[in-house]
This record gives sequence, C-alpha cells and structure tokens, in this order.
Amino acid sequence: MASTRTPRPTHRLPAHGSGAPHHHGQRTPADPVRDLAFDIVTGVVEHRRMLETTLDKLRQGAPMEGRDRAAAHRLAAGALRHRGSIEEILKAFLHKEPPVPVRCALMLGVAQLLYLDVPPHAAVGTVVDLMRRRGLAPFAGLANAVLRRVAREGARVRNSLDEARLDVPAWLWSAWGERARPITEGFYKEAPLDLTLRPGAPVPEGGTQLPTGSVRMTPGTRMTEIPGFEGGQFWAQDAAAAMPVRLLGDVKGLHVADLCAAPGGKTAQLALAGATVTAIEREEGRLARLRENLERLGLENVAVHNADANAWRPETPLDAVLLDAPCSATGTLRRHPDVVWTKRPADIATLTEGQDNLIDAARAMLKPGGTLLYAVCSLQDEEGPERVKAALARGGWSLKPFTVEELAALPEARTEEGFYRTHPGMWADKGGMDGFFAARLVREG
Ligand SMILES: C[S@@+](CC[C@H](N)C(=O)[O-])C[C@H]1O[C@@H](n2cnc3c(N)ncnc32)[C@H](O)[C@@H]1O
Repeated sequence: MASTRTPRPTHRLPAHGSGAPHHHGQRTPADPVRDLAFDIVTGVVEHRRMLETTLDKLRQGAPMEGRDRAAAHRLAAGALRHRGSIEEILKAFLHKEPPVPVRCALMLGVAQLLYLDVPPHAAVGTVVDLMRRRGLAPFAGLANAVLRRVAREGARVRNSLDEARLDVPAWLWSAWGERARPITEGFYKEAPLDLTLRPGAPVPEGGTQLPTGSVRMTPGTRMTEIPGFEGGQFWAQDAAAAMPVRLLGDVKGLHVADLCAAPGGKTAQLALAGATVTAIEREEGRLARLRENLERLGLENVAVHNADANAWRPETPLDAVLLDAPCSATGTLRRHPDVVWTKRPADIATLTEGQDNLIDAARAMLKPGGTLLYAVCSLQDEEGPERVKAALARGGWSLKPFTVEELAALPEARTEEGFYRTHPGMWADKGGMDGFFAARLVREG
C-alpha cells in the first residue's frame, strides 16, 4: 500500500548529542533533544501521558532552548505518528518483546532511520548513547545490532506494511469509517501555522490567503516572530477552527457568551465582529492565557468570568451562545500526535455526558429564538452529530442547518444534515486542516 512519506523536516535534528564535554562520571555525551524526545515517547507509551504534559513539566524545570525543544518535539512526533508501523518493523528484528523503555528508545531509532532522514551512524549512535544515559546500558548492544539491521533492511519491511492501518488504534480506525485513510494521511503531515487576521490587517509576508479567509504560514513558523504579532494584528487559529464563529452569521450588537473560551481564538473573532461578549473559562491557568491574548489584541471590552459554564447564568437571556465544548480533540491529531494513543473509548463516554450537560446549560442562558453554535475539535461522531441529535431528542431545540451559501468557501465541509464537518484529510493539496464539527441549534419556547 502506497503511503505518504513524512515531509522534509523543517527543524533538522542534530546528528549528534550537544557535544558538551563529558562530565565527571558521565559516560556519554549530553543530548537534551533525544532525552526530551525519549521522555515524551515513554510518557505516551508507558503512562498515556500527553505530550504537552511532559513539555509543561520541563517548563517548570531546567530551561531549554526553543530550537532544541522544537527538534525534540519533531523527533517524538515522528515516532508517535508512525508508532504502529515502527512497532511492526521492530517485531521483524526482535526475538522477544523488550521492556517498554527499551522499546521506546528503539522507536526513536527507527523513526530517525526510516522517517526523519537522519544518517544511519547518527541514528544508531545517538540511541545507543541515550540508552546508556538512561539506565538501559544492558540493552545497548541489542539496540546497536537491531538498529543496524533496521538501517539495512527496515525499508523493505516498511514497504510491505499497510502503514495507515497500523498507525492509528483499531477503535479509532473503525470509528472513522471511510474517512480513516484520508485522516491518517493528514496525520502524517506537520500542520502549518494558520492565522486569523484582525479586520483590515495586512497578510504577513510569506502567508497565503485561504478560500475561507485564514492565512497560512509554512509549518514550523513561529507566530511570535512574525511582524505584527506584538501589535495584535493576528492570532493562531487553524483554518477549520475559524469557521464556526463565522457560521453564527452577523453578530454585530448581539449579546453572546463564549462558554469554553480559553485561549480565546473564538472570543476574539466574536468581539471583533462587533458582539458584546462574555467569555467563561473554568481553569484559572487557561484564563490567564485568555486574558493575555485579549490584551495583546486590544480587546479589553470582553467580560471575562472564571466560572463553570454549567453553573454560570447571564443577568438577561442571551441572543447567542458559542459552546466550543471540551472533547477528545482527535481533530487536532496533526499538532498533537499523542492524542490517538492517550485517549481511550471510555474517555469518549465521559466527554459526551459533559457535552450534553453544557448544551442543556446553554439552553438555560438563551432567550427563545436564540442561537446555540455547538462545536468540537473531535472527529468522533459521538461528540458531534450524535450530541446534536440527542439534544433535539431531549426537546426545546430546532436545528438550523448551515446553508450552501454559508459554506460556499468550504463546500466539502457541509454534510447532508447541514452540519459542518472537517477532517485532516481535507485540503490535502493546501496543507490540510484540523478536524472540526459544528451545528447550529435554535432555542424553542
Ligand atoms: C476546546 S477548548 C476551547 C477553545 C477556545 N474556544 C478557542 O477557540 O480558543 C475548551 C475550554 O473549555 C474549558 N472548559 C471546560 N469545561 C468547562 C466548563 N464547564 N466551564 C467553563 N469552561 C470549561 C477548558 O478549560 C478549555 O479551556
């Protein structure tokens, strides 16, 4: 089965460790990039710990150069995107299953050899050194032998695999149905940086305007380095994520609550479209980011509340509510390749219960005839269409389908029912997009 190769790296991995002098008692050169990549991968594989959690921990500890962090992220992401195939390739060269940390180190080796263009001597040597540093010295000889064989024969094994089928867990593959293969092809690609510009702001140099209005920068672009960042000319928001607020239509002068607001991309869109916005966010840490973003964008007129949206109620009933509900986030798998391995089917059941509760809370905030825009960055039907159908079945809502005209810039995202549904396989020729779902409900009675 033909597969999409990982594109050429944007941040090249150093071929060796940092070259720092050997400290007393330290037998191998320091290599913070591989150490961090190893922590990320073992976190995901051994503990189902999210990639961001490992990075957050690091932020609290020793500072690390941005470039090293980006390289570590790229290496770990390469291993996680191709995890199923890499494990299958390793099976061909291992007689018995090694301990999990050894398997993780070997995964980094195979990722470098077969997916990230690292020269064989560096790929093998850096992993052997890593193992010595990380208490896995007894397995260093095995790693050396296995990875040398992978360097010689791994491509042949790789070519015999249906990689897409292996690189997402079976429960997700079957849940995605006929979209599974295109989604996985999208998963292999590094996501670009998409910007939403404030009205009238110029398109930054190097940016491409997309049919929906978002501006796309090449993968690896750092937003903070683009001129205009400090002046609040734009913010990061995937093209697919920028659509739901636009699908609320003209919100000028309307009272709108954004119930799950941080980091604030959608709050900013609402405020700049002229709505009177109340932003609700439960997590204090995330609230701080929301405030920071609103300040950078000069949107001081947004009312921000640290509250649980299940309990918060407006003083007077609202014209519209935006509910960008907490979800499995499987639609963001290009940016968060750990998500397919850290989520389990049982998580979906817990999340859908929360989504139903928030939809009911939103109804209590709206005036009769008021609009709920429900959105999730999930690819799972249970969190999207099924939540909307369940709300309609509970009563008190009618569906207001998105029209062909409203989705003229992205017609492929309109479903038969008038829902908005994107996935990472869409716009393959333009660099893909996140998976998103949105629907519009109107409060009856
Ligand atoms: C999907 S993110 C929202 C992204 C945001 N709308 C944007 O476009 O930038 C969900 C947010 O909802 C917050 N959240 C989750 N449950 C909540 C609740 N019951 N009340 C308020 N905020 C909640 C989470 O802390 C998280 O920041």
